[in-house]
Amino acid sequence: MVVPRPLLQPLVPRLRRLLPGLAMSSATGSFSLQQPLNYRGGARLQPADGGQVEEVYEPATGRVIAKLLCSGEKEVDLAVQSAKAAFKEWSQKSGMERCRVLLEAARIIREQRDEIATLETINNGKSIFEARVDIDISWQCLEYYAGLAGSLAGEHVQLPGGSFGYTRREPLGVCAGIGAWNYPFQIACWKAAPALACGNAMVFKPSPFTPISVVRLAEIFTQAGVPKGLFNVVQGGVATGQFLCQHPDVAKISFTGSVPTGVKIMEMAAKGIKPVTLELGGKSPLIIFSDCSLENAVNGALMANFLTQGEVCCNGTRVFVERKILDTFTKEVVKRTQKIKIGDPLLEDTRMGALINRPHLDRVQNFIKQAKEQGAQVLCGGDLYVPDDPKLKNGFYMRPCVLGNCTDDMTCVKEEIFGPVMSILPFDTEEEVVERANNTKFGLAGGVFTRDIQKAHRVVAALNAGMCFINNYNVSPVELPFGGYKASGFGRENGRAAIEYYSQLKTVCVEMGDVESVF
Ligand SMILES: NC(=O)C1=CN([C@@H]2O[C@H](COP(=O)(O)OP(=O)(O)OC[C@H]3O[C@@H](n4cnc5c(N)ncnc54)[C@H](O)[C@@H]3O)[C@@H](O)[C@H]2O)C=CC1
Ligand SMILES: C[N+](C)(C)CCCC(=O)O
Repeated sequence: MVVPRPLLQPLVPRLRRLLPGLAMSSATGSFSLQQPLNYRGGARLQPADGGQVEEVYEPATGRVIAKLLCSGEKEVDLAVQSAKAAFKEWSQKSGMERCRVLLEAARIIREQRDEIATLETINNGKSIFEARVDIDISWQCLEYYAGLAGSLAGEHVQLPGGSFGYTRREPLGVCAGIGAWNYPFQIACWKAAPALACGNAMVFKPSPFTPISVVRLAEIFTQAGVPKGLFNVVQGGVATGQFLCQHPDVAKISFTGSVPTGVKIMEMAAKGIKPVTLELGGKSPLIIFSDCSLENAVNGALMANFLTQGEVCCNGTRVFVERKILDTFTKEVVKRTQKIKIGDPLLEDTRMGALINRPHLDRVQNFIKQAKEQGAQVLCGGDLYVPDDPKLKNGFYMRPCVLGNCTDDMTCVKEEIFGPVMSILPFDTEEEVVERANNTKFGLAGGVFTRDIQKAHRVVAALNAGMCFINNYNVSPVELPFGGYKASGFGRENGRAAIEYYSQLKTVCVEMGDVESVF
């Protein structure tokens, strides 16, 4: 497979301008990064302490593209102090002043869309096609909260005798953002945009697997005019994350990641009485009724399972299909899945790139092995994929997999796989499918395909899930709140709802008469 040079070449000089001093081009297999990955006080720098080294990979080739220095307690403290100082200035600005800066950040992201998407693809392994969509959602998120910043307000309440009260919506202070590796730039924007719009500062820790693009976001914020130190990046894994959560000057933690880590975050937050937002895992149901548009339902099932190599928390991986259309639906889904173009994620026509790393690929492979042992039938894919291009030979590829003959008690149906694996489950009645769909510890998302509007609304109303789709799946307008029920977490990102989670309400009670003391 040959990289079409004309397609990629125009990006190279612009990427060099963005990341000066790098020996890089944007072609797969050629990127490397020597620059520091921490960001504090408005500049990239090496951490003041810590220093444990992690290798950062390009999933498409399996190459090491950067070395990550993990931040220690001192560096985390410096980042928090830097944020605290910037908070003093930022929190005093009016909503409209914050709006202008956030709009400028959105504009810069839009301008640099292709470069940022390229960085995301190189570090995450997802196709450039998808990465561009992620970057679009990211700047839209900033625009959306920029728009809200100017209208954040409290209320005025009249009390007896001319007295009155009013409420003020105030920021929390320094917020910690901790991200997963599947949507590195987008996750950072989903947290930073509402946080900054409300007047907070942020210290963000990305996943050590995908540390690169969020530093670009930090640079863009500075360029757009946020006070230096308002948005800082600390790099590292578990220990760095713990220092951040336990820091006494961190007022709130917003976390995206796995359920077990979510539990630990909540424990740490409990000790400091800190509010948390938890965006955790899922095993969401997608219900296909026989009266659906089959073509839309098949498209929906692919959207629900195979974006970002299936590494999506809200994926509808339990696909319940009404028995009447099971065979037709399955045949079509398998046919379409087999046609998904896998390979070099920087090629324009690639639709599935590489999984995040070797251990994760092995984990997904093990789920498929176990599914077979438990009686599921591999209808397509599931095996490793080795691209023809020699430079991609050590990449972490697999073919997207559809499992038939599944039952609700199988591990592949119960546990989050976080890979391109769809399980198909037949059902007969609405009542039965709703009960089975809800029979999970998770509750992130759910979907239904039907032409019967009453049934569609009845079913989503009965689903125990925070984000439900009717006749589509995995679209993410930033205007709509996103978040889970049950073990999938709580708090909301996006939409007006997120404002609640990045601000606090102060009530001011004003006496216009004399004090009538009871003493
Ligand atoms: N609901 C949502 O919006 C999303 C949920 N996820 C979930 O995330 C998981 C995959 O992401 P991973 O990065 O593997 O999750 P993870 O839980 O291992 O790590 C997430 C982040 O937490 C940090 N971390 C790990 N242990 C920590 C600790 N004790 N204290 C503080 N920070 C700590 C990691 O370094 C990373 O930045 C999946 O389960 C997936 O469902 C992923 C994306 C979106
Ligand atoms: C953008 N979307 C809806 C496909 C996924 C967002 C949640 C995640 O970070 O996994």
